[in-house]
Amino acid sequence: MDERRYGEWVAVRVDGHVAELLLDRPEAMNAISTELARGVTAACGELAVHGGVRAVVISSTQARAFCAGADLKERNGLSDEEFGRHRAVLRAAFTGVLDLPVPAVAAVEGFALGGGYELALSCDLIVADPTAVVGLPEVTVGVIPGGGGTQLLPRRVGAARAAELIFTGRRVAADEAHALGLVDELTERGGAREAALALAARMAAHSPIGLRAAKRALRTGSGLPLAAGLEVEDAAWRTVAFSPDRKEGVAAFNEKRAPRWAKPPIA
Ligand SMILES: CCCCCCCCCCCCC[C@H](O)CC(=O)SCCNC(=O)CCNC(=O)[C@H](O)C(C)(C)COP(=O)(O)OP(=O)(O)OC[C@H]1O[C@@H](n2cnc3c(N)ncnc32)[C@H](O)[C@@H]1OP(=O)(O)O
Repeated sequence: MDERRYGEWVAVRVDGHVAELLLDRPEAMNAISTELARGVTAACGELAVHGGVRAVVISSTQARAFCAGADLKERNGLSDEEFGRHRAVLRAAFTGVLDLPVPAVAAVEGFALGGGYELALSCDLIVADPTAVVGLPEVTVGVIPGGGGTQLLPRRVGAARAAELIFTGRRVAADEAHALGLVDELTERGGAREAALALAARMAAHSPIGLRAAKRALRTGSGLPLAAGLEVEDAAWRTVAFSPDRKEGVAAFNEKRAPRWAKPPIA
């Protein structure tokens, strides 16, 4: 396993075909400062073109919080002009997570609030333990969910539930979060990171070209009218159907062995 740091607050560990992006600013509950955002952007940029990585887990190095959202201390002293520049830096980070070309899983223990929950929403799946507390409290601090929450949350749980959570800014404990679909899996206490890594490893055992194409189809087709969505699927299907992976997958099945996938072409 190799580990690399991206600035002071972000690290990436790659173990086989699974990469773990660790938020490592425990003293501020991984609050998203300009510096932490720059680290996330740089890490996601490298993971996006790392041909050996087939799934990513985003986790925290401490159990009290996955991420407590935007850094309210740093923001407190920013001019409007500085705040605009700050947002551009954070936008690159959130977009970097959202646009990871492989399956991404958030491992949430403790607080995931505001931009912290929006980072988790930018992943494909969210695995939480019973200490998880999620929510979008932005209206309580004079802003709105600006990390994609007003768009990602309704797509996950529906417009009415998203409205209730955004307008009330309330925190949701793990059991209710799981029942509402705010998180996808609930583990035993302290088990979210291990479960997320195990889930990522299961996915990463499969066709790297197929995983990337399936994510493109899921993301690009989301919200489209069915006919247009099916065209998106067809285009994604073609990138796999005539690839080495399909040939290897069929051969492995017939030879009753595990597939030996090649590195995918990096777009
Ligand atoms: C997907 C593509 C989208 C494309 C567009 C993307 C654009 C991206 C730009 C937007 C980025 C997201 C913006 C987001 O929507 C806005 C926000 O996130 S606003 C902030 C929301 N978060 C909160 O309101 C939570 C604030 N924190 C708390 O309520 C509490 O700290 C807590 C988490 C409930 C924990 O409480 P306690 O257990 O009592 O612990 P403490 O409060 O003592 O905290 C410990 C320590 O951490 C510091 N800290 C905690 N949270 C923050 C924070 N958000 N910012 C800065 N520092 C924080 C706290 O001050 C303590 O430090 P100490 O004072 O002891 O030094």
